[in-house]
Amino acid sequence: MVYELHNESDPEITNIEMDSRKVEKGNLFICISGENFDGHNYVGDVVAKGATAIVAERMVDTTVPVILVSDSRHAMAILSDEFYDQPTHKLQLIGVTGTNGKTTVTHIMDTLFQNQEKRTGVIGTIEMRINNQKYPVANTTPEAPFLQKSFAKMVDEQVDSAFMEVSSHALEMGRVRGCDYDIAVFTNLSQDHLDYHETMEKYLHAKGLLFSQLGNTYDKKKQKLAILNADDSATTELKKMTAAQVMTYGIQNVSDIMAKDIKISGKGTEFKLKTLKGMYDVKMKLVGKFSVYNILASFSAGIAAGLDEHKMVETIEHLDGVPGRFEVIDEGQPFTVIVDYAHTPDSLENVLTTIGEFSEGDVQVIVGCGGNRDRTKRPIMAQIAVANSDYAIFTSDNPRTESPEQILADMESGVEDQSFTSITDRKQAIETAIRKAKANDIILIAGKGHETYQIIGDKTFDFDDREVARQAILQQNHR
Ligand SMILES: CC(=O)N[C@H]1[C@@H](OP(=O)(O)OP(=O)(O)OC[C@H]2O[C@@H](n3ccc(=O)[nH]c3=O)[C@H](O)[C@@H]2O)O[C@H](CO)[C@@H](O)[C@@H]1O[C@H](C)C(=O)N[C@@H](C)C(=O)N[C@H](CCC(=O)O)C(=O)O
Ligand SMILES: Nc1ncnc2c1ncn2[C@@H]1O[C@H](COP(=O)(O)OP(=O)(O)OP(=O)(O)O)[C@@H](O)[C@H]1O
Ligand SMILES: N[C@H](CCC[C@H](N)C(=O)O)C(=O)O
Ligand SMILES: [Mg+2]
Repeated sequence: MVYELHNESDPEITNIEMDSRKVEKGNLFICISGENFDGHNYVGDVVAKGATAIVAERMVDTTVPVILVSDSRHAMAILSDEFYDQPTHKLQLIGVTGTNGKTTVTHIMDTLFQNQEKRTGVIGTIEMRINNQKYPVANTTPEAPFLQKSFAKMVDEQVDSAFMEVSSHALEMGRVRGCDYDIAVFTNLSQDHLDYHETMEKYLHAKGLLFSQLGNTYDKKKQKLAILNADDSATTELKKMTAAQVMTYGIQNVSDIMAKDIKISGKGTEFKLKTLKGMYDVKMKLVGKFSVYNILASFSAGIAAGLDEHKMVETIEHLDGVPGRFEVIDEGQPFTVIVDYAHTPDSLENVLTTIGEFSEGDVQVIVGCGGNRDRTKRPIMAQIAVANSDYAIFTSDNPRTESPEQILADMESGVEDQSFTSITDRKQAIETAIRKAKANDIILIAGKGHETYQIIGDKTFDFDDREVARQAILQQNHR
């Protein structure tokens, strides 16, 4: 990478930091010019705190060494990878991208690999885990300094395989540049994040970067592999973008790993799993066709990594769900309450269709849409909620700095009939649905899943759909 060095000297660097608020003595500070802040404005502050060198895109007034580059984020990814001695070359790295299912697939893989004596690491929406020890993360796919530091920790802790969610934002911003993926998995593509990517073509292009970054190697022992969903139309494009070998999975289209004869009930799913080696009868607690896709993606990665197929099938039979994904809240009440992280049109439709396949009573859905995110998905999600339920309550998700009422108005604009009500306060919305519920009804509380907070304005409040639902059930004595 081309750079220009000013104030030359050779200071010791203790860490790489991009946020002035976190700088400590001896750090290399990287100035990022973002949408809300410009890191170049904090150089005085960080040098006063002990930063010993600066990476910047324009000259800044300081006496410590300054490395001028044309793209700070690009430089940050390369420097982070080098600083931690290229940790991803020392473990098997599996990246998962797609609109829905990344968290679920990485968690399923983690269990499959651990049950075959592998030491594992996971990085994604819920947390980072290294051999089951949990650490908080700020983003689904963290920025390069945190990411590479985490991989270095995994290497220190003798992790064999790491599974990471790779978001389209991260790919577009180059957060994962330098990551040496062995396997890249694609779940699916449907509408989300058009506030950031603008069009579905650009969104697909961002996802495709994972597969072009996968590259190829002529070293047979290190063969790179793209695992693609044969039933998703984006796969045709992704195949063209990668030089790696391709393995496919699917239910409809002919693929390497297939599921057939799927039977879905409220208690779980049964299907036949066909691999190149054999056919297995699978019975699992996970519900819905989308869960079968998640199993196929995870199973394919297990095969690619040389796991035993019979043992994987056994593990799948005992798999519990992922927190906040189709999580059933059972306080002994005579109706079913499900908390799910569906926050895109496609995931909401999938979950509601799945519920529709086994519901005996009425289906109520409580749903909102996040603020400072894709506005165009709001009317679509509202329409899907109404079309696939007996009654819908629109409420706030994380409104962030947008007006909650405006978000609700955006949702309402997608619906013509009146089988919904809007209740801004999420707790009140959940309590209302639970009060209305009759025996055998199903209530779906969608959008926030595992989240234990709600962001309103610039404040974060404690809020957990699962707890709020539990309390509402107990208070209303529905037992
Ligand atoms: C669109 C997006 O992803 N933006 C991210 C991006 O923002 P940005 O480039 O505009 O940066 P900025 O906030 O203006 O700050 C610029 C620089 O000034 C620095 N700064 C800022 C303030 C200060 O006092 N001192 C200081 O040094 C910041 O650390 C940064 O280096 O870089 C920031 C620093 O890391 C992120 O906080 C911010 O994430 C925002 C908050 C966000 O909400 N991102 C979401 C959409 C996201 O990334 N989501 C994906 C997952 C989505 C999915 O799974 O579907 C994710 O991977 O999590
Ligand atoms: N394969 C799938 N296809 C469609 N919908 C799915 C699939 N898997 C899960 N879902 C739905 O999407 C929701 C989110 O699942 P998950 O958290 O695994 O996705 P994600 O891709 O990690 O999301 P995020 O982009 O927020 O990180 C689930 O609660 C479920 O409703
Ligand atoms: N990774 C997604 C999560 C959305 C979750 C939803 N609860 C919201 O806050 O919009 C995003 O950052 O868009
Ligand atoms: Mg996720």
